[in-house]
Order: sequence, then structure tokens, then C-alpha cells
Amino acid sequence: MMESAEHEMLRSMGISVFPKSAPNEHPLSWPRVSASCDYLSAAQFEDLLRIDVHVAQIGNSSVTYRFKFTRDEVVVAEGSLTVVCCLLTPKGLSKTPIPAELRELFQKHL
Ligand SMILES: CC(C)(COP(=O)(O)OP(=O)(O)OC[C@H]1O[C@@H](n2cnc3c(N)ncnc32)[C@H](O)[C@@H]1OP(=O)(O)O)[C@@H](O)C(=O)NCCC(=O)NCCSC(=O)c1cc(O)c2ccccc2c1O
Repeated sequence: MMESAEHEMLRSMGISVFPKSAPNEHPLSWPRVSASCDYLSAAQFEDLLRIDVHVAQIGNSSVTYRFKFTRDEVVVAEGSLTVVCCLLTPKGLSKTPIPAELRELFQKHL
């Protein structure tokens, strides 16, 4: 659910989760390096939950999101996810500094 909320947030910012890249460029991606969630009160099947997400920290290549899950006004869970800006190369993931234009977009959600 945190990943879905993160993806919705990226889309709302106009950032593709997996952008198309030019033939000789490596696509930019955001693999997760850390995830945690504290469950604070019980939720039940079919409950409608609201997930609020904001950017808690922007590093050189990393972004940390915080999530709050609520049912009506009750906080059900709180979570955190850290992703790293990476180039997807034929040899695998390679971290890269967050491009300035994306950093600016993330800063609006701090
Ligand atoms: C992502 C890595 C390639 C980074 O490797 P590296 O060793 O070079 O990174 P650093 O140690 O320097 O850290 C970079 C940056 O992240 C911060 N950080 C690292 N670990 C943590 C942590 N546990 N908690 C918080 N922060 C952390 C660190 O402080 C640095 O921050 P700065 O801001 O200062 O730069 C490498 O770690 C790696 O490959 N990890 C495995 C990633 C992975 O497979 N995750 C599992 C989920 S899968 C996934 O999410 C995913 C994987 C893919 O391959 C995809 C491919 C295509 C699309 C999507 C994919 C995808 O979603």
C-alpha cells in the first residue's frame, strides 16, 4: 500500500515511476532500500483507509517518505519508505544524484 501511495504521489507530481528513455540512455528508477510500518490500531477487511504521504527527507540520491494510514479519524498505521534515485544499467542499479528538476518537485512535498 505504501508503494501504491508513493506511485500515486509521483504521478501527481508528473514523475513517471519508470520513465521511457532514449535508446542510448539508462532509465531512471527508484528502488527501495528501507521500509517500515508501525501498526497502531486494528483495521479490518473492507475498511476504507486513507493514506497521507509526504516527503520527510531528501538526500543526495535518496528520498524518504512518511505515510499515515487513517480510518475515519483513527490513525491505523504509520510507515516510512526510503528510495534511491538509480540508473537502470545493463549491469544493474547504479545510484545517481537526484536531478535538480526532480529535487525541486520533491521539495514542494516536504
Ligand atoms: C540502491 C543501491 C544501488 C544503492 O547502492 P549504494 O551502495 O551505492 O548506495 P549507498 O549505500 O551509498 O546509499 C545510497 C543512498 O541511500 C541511502 N540508504 C542506503 N541504505 C539505506 C537504508 N537502509 N535506510 C535509509 N537510507 C539508506 C544512503 O544514505 C544514501 O543516501 P544519500 O541521499 O546520501 O545518497 C543498492 O543499495 C541496491 O541495489 N539496493 C537494492 C535495491 C533493491 O533491490 N530493493 C528491493 C526492492 S526492489 C525495488 O524496489 C526495485 C528494484 C529494481 O531493480 C527496479 C528496477 C526497475 C524498476 C523498479 C525497480 C524497483 O522498484
